[in-house]
Amino acid sequence: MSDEYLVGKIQAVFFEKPEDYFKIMLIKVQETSFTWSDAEIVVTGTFDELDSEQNYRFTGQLVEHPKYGQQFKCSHYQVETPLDQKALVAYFSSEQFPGIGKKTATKIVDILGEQAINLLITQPAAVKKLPLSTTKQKLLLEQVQSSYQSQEIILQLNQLGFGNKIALRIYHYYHEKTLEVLQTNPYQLIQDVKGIGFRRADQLALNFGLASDSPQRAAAGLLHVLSMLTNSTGNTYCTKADLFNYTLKLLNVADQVVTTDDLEQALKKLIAENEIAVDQDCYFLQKLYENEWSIARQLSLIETSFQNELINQSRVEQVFKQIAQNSAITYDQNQLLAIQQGLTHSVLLLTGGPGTGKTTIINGLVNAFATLHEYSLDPADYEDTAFPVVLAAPTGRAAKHLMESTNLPASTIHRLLGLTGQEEAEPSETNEIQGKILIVDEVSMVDTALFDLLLKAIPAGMQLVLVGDQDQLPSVGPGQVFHDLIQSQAFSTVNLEKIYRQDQDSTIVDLARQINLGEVNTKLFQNFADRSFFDCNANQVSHVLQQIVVKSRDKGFSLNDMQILAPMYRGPAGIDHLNQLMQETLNPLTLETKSVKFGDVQYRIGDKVVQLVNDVEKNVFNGETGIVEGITLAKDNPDKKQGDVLHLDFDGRQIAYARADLKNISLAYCTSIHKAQGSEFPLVILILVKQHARMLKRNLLYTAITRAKSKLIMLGNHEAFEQAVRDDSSQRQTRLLQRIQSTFKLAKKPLDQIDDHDLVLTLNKIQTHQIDPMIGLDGTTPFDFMDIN
Ligand SMILES: Nc1ncnc2c1ncn2[C@@H]1O[C@H](COP(=O)(O)OP(=O)(O)OP(=O)(O)O)[C@@H](O)[C@H]1O
Repeated sequence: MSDEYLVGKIQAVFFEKPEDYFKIMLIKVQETSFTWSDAEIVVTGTFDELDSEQNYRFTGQLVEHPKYGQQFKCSHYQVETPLDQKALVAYFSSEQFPGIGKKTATKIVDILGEQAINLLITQPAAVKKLPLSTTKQKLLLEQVQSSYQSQEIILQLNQLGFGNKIALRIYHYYHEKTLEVLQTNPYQLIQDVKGIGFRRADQLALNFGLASDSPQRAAAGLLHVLSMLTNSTGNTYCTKADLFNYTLKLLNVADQVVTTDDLEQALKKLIAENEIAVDQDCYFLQKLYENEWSIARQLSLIETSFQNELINQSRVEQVFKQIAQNSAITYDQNQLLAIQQGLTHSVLLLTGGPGTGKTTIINGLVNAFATLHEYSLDPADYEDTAFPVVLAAPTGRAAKHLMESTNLPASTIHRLLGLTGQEEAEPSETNEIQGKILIVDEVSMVDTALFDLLLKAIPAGMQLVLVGDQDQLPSVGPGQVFHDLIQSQAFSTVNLEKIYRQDQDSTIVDLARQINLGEVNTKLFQNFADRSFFDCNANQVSHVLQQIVVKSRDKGFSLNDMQILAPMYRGPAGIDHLNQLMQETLNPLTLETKSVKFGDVQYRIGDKVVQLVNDVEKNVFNGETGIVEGITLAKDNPDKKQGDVLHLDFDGRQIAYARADLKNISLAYCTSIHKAQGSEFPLVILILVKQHARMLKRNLLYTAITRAKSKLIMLGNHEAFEQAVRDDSSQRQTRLLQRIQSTFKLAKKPLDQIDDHDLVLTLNKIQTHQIDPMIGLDGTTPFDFMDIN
């Protein structure tokens, strides 16, 4: 059957499924190749964002829908090119071309003729004939090209299997060079276009007939493996043996086409092109390598730019005594030390387990800092100037906790830096932070890349206090920044050890301490008033868990009060299965239940959900949990573009999630331990079974149980819990410690004691990355120390 077409404008979008671009639209008919007597027609298919002002030509078939009658099923579409003089004038004077009125549009058509559009695409220089400013000429060309030239290329990308969204991204990156890049080096797409991974690019390359042992393929394989390894292990580098082994496995699926020699050649080139950095047997993605050096350098700059001599030491003593005397709390020695060091040092690292007083000390320090410098702590006094105390945390929940416990403004690190968390590429610069002291809580969750960005945003002279629990899980992204900073011994560090708990009967903190010491004994499995253990295997977990949650609910624990935690997603004791089970148990489907299906999940009113990414616009951040309070189905929604809408409650904030937003949430009856970092719950139910073996590490167990504020229920195998207590092998491989040590060693040495070897070694590492090596050595150049001949 040959294709039919119709031309028309969009009247309404009845339904859309943004995840695969599917739309059902009502089109006002202008012209058809088939018999059609109505003024409108329903068109279905996959479409990108369409312009309601624009005429489109839809190509496809007229089909009979069993329920809705005749519809047009569109296979491809394009902007309808205006061909006669009148239509062309209307086109050039439309809203698409701001600043061009009817008069100018007529001139354009007079000069370029009825082939104006074609001419502008095929011979862009023709634009110079027009009596327009260069800016307007440029705008006109861009608009015409993006409307017409792009269609042709996008159509070809569609035929290669790319969805419209990715096809548009590819086109917007390469423009008219798109097809050339695809044919000569499709691997380039991996780096340039978000959403294209090695497998997709490799498939394209093979389709275009590129050799399996081509240098581009070897290079792309190495970069892919290095990125996968660092992201999956959390290490910032890997060894050459690992890099080569995994890359050979990736590239030689069927035959042994790629050799170690090929990889050696490709690696050499990647190092020369600054894609991979090497230090002894450590191979880094260039970005991470630079992040580590940059962190060391920024910290050194913070240290050297801090003018300690401006702090009046006797006044510090005075304030200090005043704070100690007037406080409702009698601070212990370590706590007092933390406040004192926070006042007088450029950088303070404050670590401690749950209940050791970290929040208390943040409060004490903020007050002491304000008293010492005579700052008001009323934000209303700072209409024209920046508030001196900047509080931040990596998650929304931790930021909220900070705000509530200090009664001062606090934000996520992303918001502080003006990031959305969904940037296409990692930004190299951000907003500069304004203020006098920056206090960051839950620092163990901050990864190498984000920490580097944060430090780059700190102005000279600002003091920095980093607060966290060094025994918790490290960040999701590569690195273990807080751990490395503490290990470096380059900064003033206070470890709060004494536990203060209002509830004297709590045994959870004792348990955390026991786990941290690696003690495995029967106490782990004993039952106490605030914790209990249920011995069961993976297949028994569902049954036991159902009983526990029902009892807990009957005892008054709300969905927000109790949180089930597990380390992995798959299997009978995995997060996915437990979420389904808990939904059936705690929020079963009834005849009246409204629900919205998205992927494998049928969301219902009353469900507990978790946000999966940072969304600055909605002010909801990765890891925040909410409850579905209402549902507006698409058929009842006057705004057809939104489709179904879920109304979520995040701790008292009501936020609407249209269909397009649902990819950013999932059920949250059970979440991963990583997702729960930075949050605490009255009741934690923790599941560890032997099948989770790969994940069972001490810091994972420690992080999980310290999420419990008052009650802890553990279920699973004894062996699984014991393995977790014993396995302290979770240390990540990074070079941040060495970077800090060598940078600081150089900065602190008196000039006459710096030997060439030291300097050359450090400079070699730093110089290549435009990092100023003259930390603390103002007025001198590296060459002053080098005997260059
Ligand atoms: N020196 C002290 N004397 C008496 N009580 C204290 C002292 N320090 C802290 N506390 C109390 O101990 C409890 C826990 O303190 P805080 O919340 O500051 O600890 P934290 O380390 O931030 O804990 P978490 O990580 O669990 O939030 C609070 O009720 C606090 O008032």
